[in-house]
Amino acid sequence: MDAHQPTDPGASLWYIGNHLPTPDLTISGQTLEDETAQGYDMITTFITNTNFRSRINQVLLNATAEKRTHMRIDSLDAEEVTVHPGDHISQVIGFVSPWLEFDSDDLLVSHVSKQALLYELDYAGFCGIGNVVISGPRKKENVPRFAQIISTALSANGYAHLLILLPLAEKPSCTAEGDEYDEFSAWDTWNTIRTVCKYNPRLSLALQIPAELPTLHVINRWFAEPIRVVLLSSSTFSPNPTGYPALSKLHQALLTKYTKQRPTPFILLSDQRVVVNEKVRYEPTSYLVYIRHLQKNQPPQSTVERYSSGYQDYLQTPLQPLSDNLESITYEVFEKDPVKYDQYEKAIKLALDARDAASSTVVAVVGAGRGPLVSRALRAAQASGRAIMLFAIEKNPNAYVHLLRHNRDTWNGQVTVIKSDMRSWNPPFAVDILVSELLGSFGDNELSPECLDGVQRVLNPSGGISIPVSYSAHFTPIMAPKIHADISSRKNDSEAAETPYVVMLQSFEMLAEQKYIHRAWEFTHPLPPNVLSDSAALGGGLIGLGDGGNDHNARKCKATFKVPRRGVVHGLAGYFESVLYGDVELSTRPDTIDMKSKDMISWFPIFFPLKAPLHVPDNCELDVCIWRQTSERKVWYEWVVEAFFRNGGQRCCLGATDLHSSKQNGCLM
Ligand SMILES: C[S@@+](CC[C@H](N)C(=O)[O-])C[C@H]1O[C@@H](n2cnc3c(N)ncnc32)[C@H](O)[C@@H]1O
Repeated sequence: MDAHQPTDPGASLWYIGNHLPTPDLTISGQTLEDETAQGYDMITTFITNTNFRSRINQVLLNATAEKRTHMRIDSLDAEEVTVHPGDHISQVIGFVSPWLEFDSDDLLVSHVSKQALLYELDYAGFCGIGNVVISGPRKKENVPRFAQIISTALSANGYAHLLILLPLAEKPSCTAEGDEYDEFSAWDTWNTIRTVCKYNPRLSLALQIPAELPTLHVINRWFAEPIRVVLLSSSTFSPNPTGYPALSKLHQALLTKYTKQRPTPFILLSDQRVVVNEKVRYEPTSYLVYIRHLQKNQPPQSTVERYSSGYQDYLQTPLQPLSDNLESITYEVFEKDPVKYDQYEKAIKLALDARDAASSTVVAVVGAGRGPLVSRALRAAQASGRAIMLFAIEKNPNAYVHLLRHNRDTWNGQVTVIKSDMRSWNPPFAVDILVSELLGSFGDNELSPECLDGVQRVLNPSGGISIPVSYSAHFTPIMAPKIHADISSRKNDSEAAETPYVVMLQSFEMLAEQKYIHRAWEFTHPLPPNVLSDSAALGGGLIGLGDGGNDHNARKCKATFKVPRRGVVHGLAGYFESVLYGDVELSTRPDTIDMKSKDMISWFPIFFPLKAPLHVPDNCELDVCIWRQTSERKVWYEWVVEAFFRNGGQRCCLGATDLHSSKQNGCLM
């Protein structure tokens, strides 16, 4: 069970700006007021005007040969800027002069342009502009140089987000002579820039949406990336039957999806005065009116979206309810998900229905928390018309107090509440149905196997059952650059890149063909007694509480994933499935959750990071090995990823990661 806590801003926040590419317009509080009066939230501006451009041109014209690489230019003066600090600044998006060719092959041009760029960024930072857009590289060959200058700019400027303006997909006509068109080439450019800039969290994207959309693979690829601005020019719109501008269904779906990202990208409308399609009826705000109309008519959020709002891509350390005592607020969060409890109630009822109606059934909820499964067991008993003797076992002394009060006030004393570690509980009767919910985002990562092994000796040897009957762990390699950037920024935490995280994955892409997810391993309960070590089975020395081996709970898995399109592996996404009883199941796998436990929100996925991202080419294979390691006192995971390509019949290794090990996890004491 995860500890996430929802905070729900709920409504979809769209900030729409007017992108006026007029270099000589000076932005003031009044300009912004005029824009907001029309219905815009933001305004854009170039940071400098044509005076600055004229000066730079003059410098370049007058430069002598010997000054080509060490020429210094003066900083900005008052007549060269279009923007000044003020209350309006938080609603301003800055644009670096698009004529600056700092990635030029001409050394003088690039040297002077780089200085000009740094002056513009420095001044934008001084004014308090939080987002500055920089046009992407002009030529493919210059991408590394462009990236190197952006990296310098990021270190020189400590505040603003730098947004690289790139097209969602380059047009086939932009391909250099002799080169084949490649639909991922714009993404390749971005990938190089952010890799050179070491995933700096202040580096994001301004994505220009074209009129003609590329394949779904390309569109989906960008969902994984940190888009901060979406640019829609008038040419992206076409006239609706009344002649007003509208977006195609595909564009609408794309906008809906991009605006679900957190933070929500700003939408900038540009070239609205350019008549690109004579059939479109031009009115100054007709594009804005249309986008506002779309905003109002967004589909309502799903249960999962509502619940996870604010938690997208937010990393949390998995709970360890065995070694830590949870707080009431954490239990309260669990209890908000009716689906999980409904499934448990169904499973308990099914198990009771299968029992002899004439005799009483001993039911124990082990790890009862604040008691929701106890309430569901009572309801299931009533619904099935079976008499039960009910025990609630909890080792958290504070939750125990809560259970006692609950028993007095709501359960009419029907429950025997015991404060004990389940592994050392000695009941007066053999238990027929043992109910537990000790599942983590990877199934076994909250040490359910060890706890249930320790308590299974209380089960009736003839026909005693465990709910859940079984659970399995599942994983798939993913590209998740935002999460990688977050983990890489945790410089003071040497374990950060080897810790599994619970995270509501949003900006990510499954790299495997057809989003294949591999089932790694399974645990079933109760175990045949001969599998447990003698002492554990007899209750003399319990796993984690002294003797009792735990080798039987070690697992390993090796899986091969076919990866059709190039990308970067940042880690593994992990999920679980569980059979509670009969056909009643739980699942967090995106491909089976709707069938098995629709709208269940109790668990976010788990993420096993890679310390260094692994770049992979088109049509490669990834071998992933993952181990559940055990000792008498601890449980932890280890994982390795290897990339291969096929050369004829040969499988050639492209590279492998280090062995990753989540050493600090899973204390059994
Ligand atoms: C994930 S919570 C589930 C709580 C509750 N059953 C629910 O569904 O809301 C797991 C509970 O098991 C308890 N627990 C974990 N290991 C235990 C153990 N070995 N013995 C007794 N209780 C344990 C924890 O304190 C926690 O209250």
